[in-house]
Amino acid sequence: MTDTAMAATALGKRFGRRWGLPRSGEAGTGGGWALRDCTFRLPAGRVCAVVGPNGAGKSTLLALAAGLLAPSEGRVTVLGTDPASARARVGYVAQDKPLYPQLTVAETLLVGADLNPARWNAEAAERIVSAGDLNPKARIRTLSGGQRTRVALALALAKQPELLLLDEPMADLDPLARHELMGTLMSQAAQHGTTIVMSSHVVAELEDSCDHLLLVGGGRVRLAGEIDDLLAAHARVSALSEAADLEPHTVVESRVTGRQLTALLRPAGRLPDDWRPTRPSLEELVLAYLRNPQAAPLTPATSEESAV
Ligand SMILES: Nc1ncnc2c1ncn2[C@@H]1O[C@H](COP(=O)(O)OP(=O)(O)OP(=O)(O)O)[C@@H](O)[C@H]1O
Repeated sequence: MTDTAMAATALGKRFGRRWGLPRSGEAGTGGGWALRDCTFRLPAGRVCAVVGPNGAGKSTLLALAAGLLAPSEGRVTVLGTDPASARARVGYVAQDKPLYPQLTVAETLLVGADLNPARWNAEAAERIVSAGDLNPKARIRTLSGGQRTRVALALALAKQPELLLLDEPMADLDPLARHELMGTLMSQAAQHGTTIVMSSHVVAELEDSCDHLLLVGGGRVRLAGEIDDLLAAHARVSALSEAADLEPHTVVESRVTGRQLTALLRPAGRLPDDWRPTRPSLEELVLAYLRNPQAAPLTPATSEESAV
């Protein structure tokens, strides 16, 4: 047992020159790097959101942790070992939810049971499938995108993994299904101490369910840490623009409207009371970093540097 579910050190993934060029205006560290120089540690038993713009490297990071891709540089460990050795203890649901289209729902669950004889929880799988009113005799190819997601999540959860890697699991679910399956995931995490790492674009939904955040942009980790710590490290301020000197604080975003200056910053010391500092919401924090790709990152690595 280790208290670290996942750790990356200077982790990088470069795709071939032909295919690895970033899409314009999106991610890209140049030269085909999908992910570069990522260092972070995710404690066990936490629910971690991986957020970032399209092409940021989220899927690449999850596939590296699942052992489906090999790093080009650096290292990732999961559950205290390398991803290939941890595979039986890890559940992974890829963005496109690959399943065998010719099999029925019931046959798909049987294959899951066959592949994971020691850990399979048939009752959990059936409960998730029947909560979606899926006919066990329906073939996978006849299911909607959201119904396939439900089957993929049933497979991943029934495996009773110690670490669950989910690539945009909620993207094609209706709001009720999203709510119900999010509840199932959270109770799995609470009851069994499962670590969940989940990429998502729906940041507003993550604040209540996630403890930890990784914000990836341009192939690099820009924010990493417990959500409470990250929120506490930032403030939203509002001040008269001529009176406000934002030095020496780290400004993530600032805007002047008339004589009023509003900003989201990382305070370096006490802020004047008349700036009316408030704690940002997770959505405000993430949006500010997404709108400002040049803002200085805040990760355990950068905290250590600034402490030196
Ligand atoms: N198999 C691949 N071959 C070549 N380039 C790839 C491959 N997979 C991803 N990339 C590139 O790596 C970068 C990161 O892609 P990735 O899919 O990890 O991003 P993402 O954050 O998951 O994006 P999205 O939110 O759109 O799903 C992109 O520039 C992408 O074009």
